[in-house]
Formats: sequence, structure tokens, C-alpha cells
Amino acid sequence: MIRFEHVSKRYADGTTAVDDLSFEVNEGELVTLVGPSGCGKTTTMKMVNRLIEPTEGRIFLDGDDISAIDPVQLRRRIGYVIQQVGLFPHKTVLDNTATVPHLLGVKRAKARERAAELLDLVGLDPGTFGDRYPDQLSGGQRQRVGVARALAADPPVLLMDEPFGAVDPVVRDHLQTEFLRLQQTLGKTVLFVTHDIEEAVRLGDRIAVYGQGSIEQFDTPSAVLGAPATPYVADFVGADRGLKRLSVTPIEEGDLEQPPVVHLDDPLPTDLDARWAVVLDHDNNLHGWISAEHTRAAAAEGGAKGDTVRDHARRMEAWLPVGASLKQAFATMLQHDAGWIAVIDARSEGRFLGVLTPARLHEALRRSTAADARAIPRAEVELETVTPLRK
Ligand SMILES: Nc1ncnc2c1ncn2[C@@H]1O[C@H](COP(=O)(O)OP(=O)(O)OP(=O)(O)O)[C@@H](O)[C@H]1O
Repeated sequence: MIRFEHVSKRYADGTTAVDDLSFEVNEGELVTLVGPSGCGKTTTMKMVNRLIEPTEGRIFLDGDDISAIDPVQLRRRIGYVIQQVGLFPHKTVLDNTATVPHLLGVKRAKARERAAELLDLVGLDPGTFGDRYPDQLSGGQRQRVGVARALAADPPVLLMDEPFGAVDPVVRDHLQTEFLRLQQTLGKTVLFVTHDIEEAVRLGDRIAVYGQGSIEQFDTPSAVLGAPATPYVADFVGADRGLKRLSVTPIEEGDLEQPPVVHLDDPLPTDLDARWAVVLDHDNNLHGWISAEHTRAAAAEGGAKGDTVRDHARRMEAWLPVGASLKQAFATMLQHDAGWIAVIDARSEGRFLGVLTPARLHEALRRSTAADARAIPRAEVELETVTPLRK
């Protein structure tokens, strides 16, 4: 969708901002450009919508050489979101969002209708915020309007230059989550500039790690974290990359343990030979759990005669769908002070798949690191267990 072929940019004072860059962003892909200040990320991005012209090389958009496309026509195909959102201060939020479609000839009423839909899409109630002016919004709300406005003409491509850079970490986290959700439905082709490796890892399908004016590594987040291509990349992603990997490594079915299972309408077991069992309904969907201690105590008091599992099952708080990240799993364990979490198949109304224990979580993380380091599928990695030496 966006292809750079041997692109260089040298400024008049002799600065080489971008040096012989070649890479491709596929349709519907979100690529983050990450690197330290001054490494050429913004220059790269601005060459795509011809705010900056390359000194050498060619850039293609959907197969067309952009140097042959009129810049105004070109920018209609490309949404642009920047850190200092650049909203018109004298226009309302709704009119700011409707500006581009209106300029493109969409009737004012229709453009405003579409703008209201977009505000809703980015999490701003048009009834509450539509008539406000930009200075009556928080930083995070202004960024949302920026995103809505960039989407207004429904461009297939979005360029985003540190769009969430100017807001505090909590708001930033929200904006990232919402943007990911939005991108899942919109499937735009996105180039996203950031200097924050956490943001790059969280949002990117692939990451381009910049050195000085060129890309040091262009790969998936888990590969960049698991197998940095150069010492520079290893240094940039940081010594805590094992922790960062938690957020990009999904829970897979093979990571799960199969605990004892009982069904809702079973008679209450008094002889569970484990400390607890998972309770399922008749469709094998997750219902809750029971503890052996509790069932034994109930039986000892003699009050459990004729009882079924249903009468004693407890709600399951700690569960996640398969595919959720190991970081979410870890956070869920901590939040519920749970020694394990149940994992379900969210696509089939919650069918129970197994449980993830801390030991299995650790194993999954090691396996994913080992796989990326050797570029082989995770499922095929065998881990050797090292037995500690005894005295
Ligand atoms: N108009 C210009 N004239 C001369 N040098 C420039 C010009 N614009 C940018 N540069 C230089 O080109 C290099 C790359 O700049 P660019 O803005 O692309 O970096 P960046 O990676 O986006 O940095 P930041 O994260 O700080 O925005 C820098 O050394 C910068 O000083």
C-alpha cells in the first residue's frame, strides 16, 4: 500500500535526515516508526503526503508513484493526525470534524451528520461535545477530535505523528486502547510515529526501529523484543524487554493445564482429589469453581445431602479469552489474588479451554522468546528443564 524505494532526504544545510530507506506497509497494516529524537521519523512520514519532497528515491501509494500525483489530490487519500492537533479555535468540534468532507463538496448537513457519527466512534458524545470549542476540551478529548477529523473523508491511509504524545500516561493508555479497537473495525493502513517503544510495541503490527536516518530492524513487536537485530536495537528496546514481551505474547491453547472438572448438575463430590475443580454448565461453558475444602466441610456438617454442584459453586472472577496477552493474565492473577486463571474460547460463547498457572505463564514466555530468537514457530520449541544441583 505504501512503498519506499531507496528514499533519501538531505536538507539544504547538508543534514541527511533519511538515508536510502526501503520498506513497505501492507494494506490494513499498522506500522509504528520508533526511534530517538532527530532520527528521521517525521521526515519519513511527511514525504508520504508530500509535505516534504525526497532528494532521491521513489514512494508509491497503492502502486502509484506519488511524485506524479497532485499534492492536494494525494492528501485526500491520506488522513493526518499530529500532536498539536491543529483544530480551528473559532469552529465548534462538530464543524472542525466536518471541515474536510465539506471542502470536498459534501453538503453541510450531510457532513455534520457524518461528523457526529465519527465523534461517537472516537468516544465523544456529539450531543455533549459537538457544540463546544476546542479550548473547552481536555487534551485527550482534543486528540480524539483530531482522530475523528482525520477519518472524516474516509481515507484508506492514516499518518499519525506522535498523536498521543501530549497527554498524561493514563489518558494515553485509554487513547491507545480505543484506537486499537477502532483500527480493528476500520482496518486502515497506518504509519504511526512515536519515540516511545512501549507505544510502538502495543500498537504496531510491525515496528520499524530507526537508527540515524535508516531502519535498524523492521519486524513484529515480539521479534524485535525477542531477537533484537543489532546491539543498538537491544539497547533501545531496553533491558526490561522480557517484561515488555508479556504484552505481545498471547495465551495459546497449548499453554493451558487441564484441572479436574465438574458439571453444575452433578451431585456434590465429597471426595475431590484436588484442592479445587472448575465448574462447567451442560454446554461445557465456564460457570465457576468449587473448593475441595468447602465441599468436605459441607458434607461433614451433613447439610449437603442431595445437593448438586450448582448449590455450592462460586463465581469465577479470574478468567480471560484465549489470545489475551500474558500481561493481561498476570494482571488478572494479581487483581483477584488468584493462583490460576480460567481461559475460555470467546468465539464459542465461553467454552472452557483450561487454566493458566504461574508456572505455565513463565513457560509460555520462555518458549516465545526462544522461538523468536531462533525464528521458529512457538509450538515447535521444546524447553529443557534445568534441574538445580543438589548438595
Ligand atoms: N528543514 C530542515 N532543515 C535542516 N534539517 C532538518 C530540517 N528538518 C529536519 N531536519 C533534521 O533532520 C533530522 C530528522 O528530523 P525529523 O524531524 O525527521 O526527526 P524525528 O525522528 O521525527 O525527531 P523527533 O522525534 O524529535 O520529532 C534531524 O536531525 C533534524 O534536525
